[in-house]
Amino acid sequence: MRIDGKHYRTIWVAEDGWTVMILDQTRLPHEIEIAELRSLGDAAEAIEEMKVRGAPLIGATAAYGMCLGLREDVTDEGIERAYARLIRTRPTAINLRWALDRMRSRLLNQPYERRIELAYAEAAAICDEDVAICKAIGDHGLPLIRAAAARKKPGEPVNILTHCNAGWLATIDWGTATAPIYRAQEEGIPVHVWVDETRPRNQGAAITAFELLHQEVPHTVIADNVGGHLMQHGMVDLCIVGTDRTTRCGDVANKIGTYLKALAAKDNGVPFYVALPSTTIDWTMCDGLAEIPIEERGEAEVTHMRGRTADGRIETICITPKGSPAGNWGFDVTPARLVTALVTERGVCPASEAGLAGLFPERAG
Ligand SMILES: CSC[C@H]1O[C@H](OP(=O)(O)O)[C@H](O)[C@@H]1O
Repeated sequence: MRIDGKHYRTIWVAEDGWTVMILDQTRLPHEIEIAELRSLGDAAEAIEEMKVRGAPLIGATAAYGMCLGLREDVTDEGIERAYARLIRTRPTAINLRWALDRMRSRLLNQPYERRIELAYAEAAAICDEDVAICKAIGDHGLPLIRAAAARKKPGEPVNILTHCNAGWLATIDWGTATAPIYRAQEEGIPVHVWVDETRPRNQGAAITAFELLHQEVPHTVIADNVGGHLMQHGMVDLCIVGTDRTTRCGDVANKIGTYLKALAAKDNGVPFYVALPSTTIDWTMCDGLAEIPIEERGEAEVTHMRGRTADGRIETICITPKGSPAGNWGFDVTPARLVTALVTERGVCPASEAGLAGLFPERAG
């Protein structure tokens, strides 16, 4: 997508054919910083520190991390070492394991002298496929927004609530939850997005708002606790969020707070959609609440906030009393019963085992 008129993907290989370039998302929205990843450690730390985040982008970064790891050790042991380092970066997004499994199976049994070239080609393929998948999610989600628009007065925008960032900065391009929004914009359907700030890392306030501003999509940043009130007052026509791992039965792990929005949506009859690529479906799991690992991150993400002062300095400040402990669960699980439908690259389906099996019969059973 575009920043100041220049098209960016979120991750790419430099002209040297080795260095992996990323937009450092910890610097957004006040600084646009491109960071270089030149080692397995750089890639792993970029995921752990959330310089890159979002399930598909985590997977793509891990794929390129495998490339960088091979430059250090092209043997089978090198592949396993890279796999072991990268798989432990973040536990919830299933794309991480999916991408590493794909890279490992592509590379083992290949001659050493071809492995680096093959690895970069496979990582690039993962990225190119993600762009096409997210565009398709947009195409399949578009009719949902168009139907909501048909229920509005002419010219009135469709009010869409989203949580966290499931935009192009969570993927390679287009995004998942934002793809239908960008497609509606392209079709001239008036939209307005309620952007949950999404404490504690503020992916909504810092990243989704940044994206929508640069894509010229009308939006309003709101505190996380506002969404239910808006839904009670008919100010939300639909919710659309992303996911880090959805089970084959339609249970959805997503950024902490998603479950609460789904409850409010259910209570107010607001459609609640989850946009996801099939790479984010964990076909080995059914009961998300019991089985999906929920990442717990450091207290400082809750007790401190980073921002820009009035005179332009970037500062981090403490917002809690010194000595007050903080809990920081990164995700929650929305049961399938609260999800109106899943929007995938193959179409829209109920959040159920039968629904997903209908779209992905090759994965069923
Ligand atoms: C399209 S995946 C987006 C998904 O990832 C985010 O989590 P994080 O920013 O911690 O990587 C959030 O759950 C988004 O919905």
